[in-house]
Amino acid sequence: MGKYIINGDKRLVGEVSVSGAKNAVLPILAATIVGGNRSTIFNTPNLRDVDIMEKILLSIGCKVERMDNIMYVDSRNLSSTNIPDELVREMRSSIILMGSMLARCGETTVSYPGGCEIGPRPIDLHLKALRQMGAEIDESHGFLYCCCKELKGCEIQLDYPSVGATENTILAAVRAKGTTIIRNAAREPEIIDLQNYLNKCGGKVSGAGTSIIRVEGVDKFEDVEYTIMSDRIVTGTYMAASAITGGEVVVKNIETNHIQAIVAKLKEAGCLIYNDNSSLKVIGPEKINCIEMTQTLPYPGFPTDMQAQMMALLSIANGTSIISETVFENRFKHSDELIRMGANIKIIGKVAIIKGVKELTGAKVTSKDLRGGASLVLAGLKAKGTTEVEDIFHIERGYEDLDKNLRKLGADIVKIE
Ligand SMILES: CC(=O)N[C@H]1[C@@H](OP(=O)(O)OP(=O)(O)OC[C@H]2O[C@@H](n3ccc(=O)[nH]c3=O)[C@H](O)[C@@H]2O)O[C@H](CO)[C@@H](O)[C@@H]1O
Ligand SMILES: C=C(OP(=O)(O)O)C(=O)O
Repeated sequence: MGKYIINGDKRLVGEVSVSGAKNAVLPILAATIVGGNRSTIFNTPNLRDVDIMEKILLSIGCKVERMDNIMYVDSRNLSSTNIPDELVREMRSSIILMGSMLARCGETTVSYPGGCEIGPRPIDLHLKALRQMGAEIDESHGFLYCCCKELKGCEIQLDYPSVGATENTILAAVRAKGTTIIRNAAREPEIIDLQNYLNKCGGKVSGAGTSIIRVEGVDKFEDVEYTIMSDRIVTGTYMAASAITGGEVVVKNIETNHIQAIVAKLKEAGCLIYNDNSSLKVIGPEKINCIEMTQTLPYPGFPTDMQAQMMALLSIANGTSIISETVFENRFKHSDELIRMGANIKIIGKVAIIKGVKELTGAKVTSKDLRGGASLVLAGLKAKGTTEVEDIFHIERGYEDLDKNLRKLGADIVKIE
């Protein structure tokens, strides 16, 4: 299962380079099957989720080759329309294959991803949009049987700016007959990356990054080379690592525009932040300032994927902070583990009240989900004594070489397989 052992209380200093974004590469890998073309994807992060997506692509007949951070996918010949149940269960975002399989093959069977560690994650908005475009979807015994004679472009008003539903709809619309307009679309930067990939293949997508996206269906897709954007949540996590340890870390290979909400909160917490176009330096304060309110919101608000890391940071602040989680229903499982390390946190519904403590102490803790796991690593970097973070397979879903990178910055962290 794997664990990290961290001897904390070490100031992090140095430079770290950020990998490609998990949440950009996954939909783009799903998109590689839409056009029956060949894609060479650069800056692909080496992550557990990418391994699972690779297995899915292989299982439906794609040819896949990987070398370092380059992934080559040839989707000209597919041999199956079933997405294997055991792989869908391992990675919730495999649900975005529904749109691309319908676009490419006119049918697919996917199992229902169900809930997970961060609370229920329904897919009603995905299904509603695909049905509006002409898909017939039968749900039975945990499986979704999807087919369509033809997908037709239409006007789709999303009830909530869901990232996955926006991506699924774009993927279905890119080969549909006519034009699709998605209103109240999610505005996350990863959706711009998906648009850019599709357009490089010959797709006609515009408006990503705004709440109205327009997709004109096309027939012909070209072979493509594409470079994945850098990961804004990994960026934020290294920034928080510098902040919590009172360190001085330069985070390189980043997109400054994507992390402004994180920069603003870390400045409120007392960090000094200097940036140029593709890197920034974070100098952590001697004592973290408490923050009256951090509310997670869809982009460009403060990302829910940074909420747990922020909680670790505020657990040692000079007063009481409040975090309100508005995106997911139950994304505070890390708080119990932080409490084991000496944090003083109370959860009331979707609100966390964090009374800053003088110091955290090392303990045996378990990561329950990806970002919650990252928050425990951050706490362990600051804590006095030894912290063991168990079940790090969650963390490895989204962080490439986390232990190695932290060691280079001076952390005492080892991974036990
Ligand atoms: C692979 C990927 O990109 N994952 C990200 C994506 O997840 P994901 O795409 O799953 O997140 P969504 O934006 O869809 O979910 C946001 C909220 O909408 C709700 N909802 C969503 C779809 C639906 O059909 N019905 C519904 O009610 C969800 O339960 C949740 O409460 O965006 C989240 C929000 O920024 C991030 O935390 C995840 O890291
Ligand atoms: C929740 C996350 O991812 P996923 O949607 O893949 O579970 C995340 O990246 O924090």
